[in-house]
Amino acid sequence: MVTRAGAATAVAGAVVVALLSAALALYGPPLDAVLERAFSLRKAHSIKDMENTLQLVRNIIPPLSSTKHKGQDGRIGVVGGCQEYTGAPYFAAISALKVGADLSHVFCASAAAPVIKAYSPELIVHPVLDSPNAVREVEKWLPRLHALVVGPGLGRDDALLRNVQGILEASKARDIPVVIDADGLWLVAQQPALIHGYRKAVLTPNHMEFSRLYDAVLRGPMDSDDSHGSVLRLSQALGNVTVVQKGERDILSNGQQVLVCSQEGSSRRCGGQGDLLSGSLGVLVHWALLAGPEKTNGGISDLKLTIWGSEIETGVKTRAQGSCGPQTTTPTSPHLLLSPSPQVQPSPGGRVWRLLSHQAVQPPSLPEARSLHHHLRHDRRGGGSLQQALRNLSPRRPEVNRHLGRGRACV
Ligand SMILES: NC(=O)C1=CN([C@@H]2O[C@H](COP(=O)(O)OP(=O)(O)OC[C@H]3O[C@@H](n4cnc5c(N)ncnc54)[C@H](OP(=O)(O)O)[C@@H]3O)[C@@H](O)[C@H]2O)[C@@H](O)CC1
Ligand SMILES: Nc1ncnc2c1ncn2[C@@H]1O[C@H](COP(=O)(O)OP(=O)(O)OP(=O)(O)O)[C@@H](O)[C@H]1O
Ligand SMILES: [Mg+2]
Repeated sequence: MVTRAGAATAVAGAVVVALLSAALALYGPPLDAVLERAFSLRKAHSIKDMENTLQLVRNIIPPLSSTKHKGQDGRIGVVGGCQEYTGAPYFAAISALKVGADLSHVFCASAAAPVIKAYSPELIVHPVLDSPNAVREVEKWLPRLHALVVGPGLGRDDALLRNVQGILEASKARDIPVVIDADGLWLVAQQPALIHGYRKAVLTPNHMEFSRLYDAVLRGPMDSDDSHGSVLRLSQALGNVTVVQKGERDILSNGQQVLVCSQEGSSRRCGGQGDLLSGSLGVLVHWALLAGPEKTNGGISDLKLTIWGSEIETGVKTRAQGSCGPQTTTPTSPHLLLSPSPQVQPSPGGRVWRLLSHQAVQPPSLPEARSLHHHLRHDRRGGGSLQQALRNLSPRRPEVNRHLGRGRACV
């Protein structure tokens, strides 16, 4: 059971809250108000928008069933955690569980292990990252993992970074999707070849990490007047890996297309919000790849669009191309951001719902979140039991309602 304090800090529930609030909005007018208040949207999304959007997300959420066994719906590994930083790997790993993974592992330095273990019994913590056989120790687990999140709280110790380099090599050899964040990006800036062309890599730099990476890879400062082009160019220079530049507007590119998410999130700028994102993304990337294009009307990009919630900018003015126009290319290989499938035309300027809200709100405790998540997965028709589940929850957790109403962070 996640302690109250743990739940308070582990605001990964924001993703569950975001998913549920969107779902709630589909189930009847009284809930619109909750949604509108909760996410302080400049304009309430049309129910239709969200229905389409949410349906795409629902399509990738693996249905709960009594025939499944433990771990089948997601086993995520977080590589990070050192003497200084123990919170970041915790935030990332607990986010993966709250979004819906079955198991969450943390591979960290020995000094960080007892601390992270103390945060939550839910996490399987391996104190191996600073051991001489670190790569072999982690490699033993790779066949059991569906995705890795590399970097939260990693720090910049050379020996650790060398071990992580070996872990990334071993993960690529097994075609495991990797989300690379924080000091994992420090490593990539030192050795871009490490992930060059690996289409199952998603990089999630913040403002600072992006400019460092851009400088290291493109040998020069980024053009702050052309943020879309900068993200596109960095992705192309890294062999079309998916790059997500986090910021007031999240800008995503796979080197062919640029997506922008300007949906309002939490106005707090506290430590850990990027960690929540990377952990959540670890699960969702696995589910998206598992679901495949047939579950997302033919294009994973629609799904990425959905998961991330963004509007497609139909053209990107870049120096290289000197033009602005729809970037429609036939996807050459399965990678995370496919161009929109022909039958699903992007609605220029049409905003789709960001389900990965960064609202740090007091989430329900883990079991409660799980049961709510259960309803989301099961409740494909009416929201009755989902609403009931939420109502059951809120009297015990008035703060959930309050924060839903205010969309405020409480970290
Ligand atoms: N509880 C834990 O264990 C946590 C651990 N964490 C771990 O910490 C490690 C380092 O991560 P990080 O993000 O603190 O360092 P980094 O990104 O190099 O920034 C350094 C400097 O860049 C600047 N700067 C940053 N953003 C900016 C912006 N938007 N716009 C402009 N400037 C900006 C800013 O400089 P300043 O404001 O001081 O001028 C900042 O001081 C990493 O492993 C991570 O996982 C964190 O996840 C948090 C929770
Ligand atoms: N200036 C901003 N205004 C609004 N939202 C922002 C802003 N900056 C970042 N965000 C949102 O917060 C999320 C986390 O971004 P942030 O820059 O805090 O990551 P980070 O620095 O890696 O966090 P962490 O402290 O976990 O390492 C982003 O996905 C983005 O949507
Ligand atoms: Mg970060």
